[in-house]
Amino acid sequence: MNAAALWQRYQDWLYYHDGLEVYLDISRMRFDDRFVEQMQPQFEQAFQDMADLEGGAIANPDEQRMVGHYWLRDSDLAPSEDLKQDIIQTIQDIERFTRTIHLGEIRPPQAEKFTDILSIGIGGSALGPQFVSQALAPDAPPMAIHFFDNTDPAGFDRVLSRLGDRLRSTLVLVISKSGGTPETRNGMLEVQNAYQKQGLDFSRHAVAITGRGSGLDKLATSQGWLTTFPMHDWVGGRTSELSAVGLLPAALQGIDIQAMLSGAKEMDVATRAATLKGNPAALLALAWYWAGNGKGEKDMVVLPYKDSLLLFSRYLQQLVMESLGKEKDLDGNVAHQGIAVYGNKGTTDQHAYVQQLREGVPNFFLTFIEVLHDRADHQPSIEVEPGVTSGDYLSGLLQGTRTAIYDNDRDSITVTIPDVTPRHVGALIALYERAVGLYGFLVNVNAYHQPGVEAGKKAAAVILELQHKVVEVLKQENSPIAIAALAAKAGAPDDAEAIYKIVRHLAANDRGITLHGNARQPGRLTVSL
Ligand SMILES: O=P(O)(O)OC[C@H]1O[C@H](O)[C@H](O)[C@@H](O)[C@@H]1O
Repeated sequence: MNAAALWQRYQDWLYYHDGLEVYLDISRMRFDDRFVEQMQPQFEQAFQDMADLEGGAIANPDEQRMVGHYWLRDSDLAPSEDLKQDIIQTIQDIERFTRTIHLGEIRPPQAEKFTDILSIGIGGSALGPQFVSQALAPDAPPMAIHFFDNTDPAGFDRVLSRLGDRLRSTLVLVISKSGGTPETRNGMLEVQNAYQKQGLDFSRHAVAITGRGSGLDKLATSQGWLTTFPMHDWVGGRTSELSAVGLLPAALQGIDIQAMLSGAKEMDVATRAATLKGNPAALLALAWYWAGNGKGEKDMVVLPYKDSLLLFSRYLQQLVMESLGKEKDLDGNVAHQGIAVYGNKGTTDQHAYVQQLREGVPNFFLTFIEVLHDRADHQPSIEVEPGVTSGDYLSGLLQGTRTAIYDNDRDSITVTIPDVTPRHVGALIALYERAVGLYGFLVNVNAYHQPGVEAGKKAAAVILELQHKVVEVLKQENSPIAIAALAAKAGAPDDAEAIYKIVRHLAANDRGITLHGNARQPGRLTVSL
């Protein structure tokens, strides 16, 4: 296609949202009109399915749940008055609680005010708050946020040591929809222990965000925590940023949550349109389908050219991959669906792996996220060369990369927003939530469950059970025992490798276990307690 034809294609396919001033350009995806025509009936069905979902249908059949994250920003859409009031009430409670914390009306027993937030959660209970904090937290926030998002003891120690004495003025948010995620439980127990060691009353610092009636909910009530905010069963973890999960940490950091909600609501209106060209989420889904042949054959590389959007790709990784990465389709047929997502930010990544994108294996499509205003405060920039600013470089390098990869037969999408504001971050979240939902309908998968995650959790539980058995066996032994014999005595003769790794880990952590022999020959090691 020559330059004039490409320019025309750009204009033909450009989507622009007047109110939000958001552009979506899919002109550099090489689909043709025939493809669009072919997809039309599938889109009509997907629009209908999406309308049913918003109307309260059981859109997550495995878990027999409604899927209602769209109601969070427009409670009038909630399928019952009770749900509507619940949504309104929760937002009011978040705002009221935030005010009382900021004013010091609710204060820690041993400090004037809460100064810091420690957010404990994982997956959907961490990624949204992390992304939003990086994107939107003011330079001098009323409270600084820290995260536990793993069960890594060294990670816990690092955060706790950075907090140091400020633990006494830290508000701890324990976030878990199920209220039973081990990593989050472990983080909570570790931090409780840290409070105890400093002679502080953890319950006067703790807030739970969790499903009503969950184990965490009960614990918070029984221990008299400051308060609890609900996580509704009709909101999935990866679409929970605009529920209490994301709104409470954001509000506490001084981020305008009403603007986030209204940006998402505006985008929801746009992505509800039942016409392909008038619906930016449908255009994204169309482009993804084209790129990967409806089977995820190409990876989605997400490159925001803005430091504050660094965590967007990480956030999208869960939203897209946990939603779409499914073994079976909704009819029970093996489908192995999904789209792999990765990326960090431009131009930084141009000096890392863009070499491969330009010239190497063509197994991806790019999504550029462009921000029109160079500086958040819209202040003028100095010239780094005559007539050129550093922002001109950022913009030029984005355009240059887009052209260079296109010229080498690599496709790209460009999303352009005017600024990284709460309203636009809300809109971006809503845009991708809807695109994932529509794409899920197009490829006929349940985008709202995650059965595959359970397998890893079950396997981990088996290892911990094996650890108990191994330690019991070792307690009975008077002399060092070979790994194979240990496995047999533990009733797990086929698990020698797992047992070797268990005892090696216990030995490394001074848990009373000693390994004898040559580390190069694990099969010949003996173990004693
Ligand atoms: O919020 P929680 O119940 O603790 O869940 C946290 C995360 O854990 C899981 O294993 C799921 O795969 C995620 O979708 C979820 O966001």
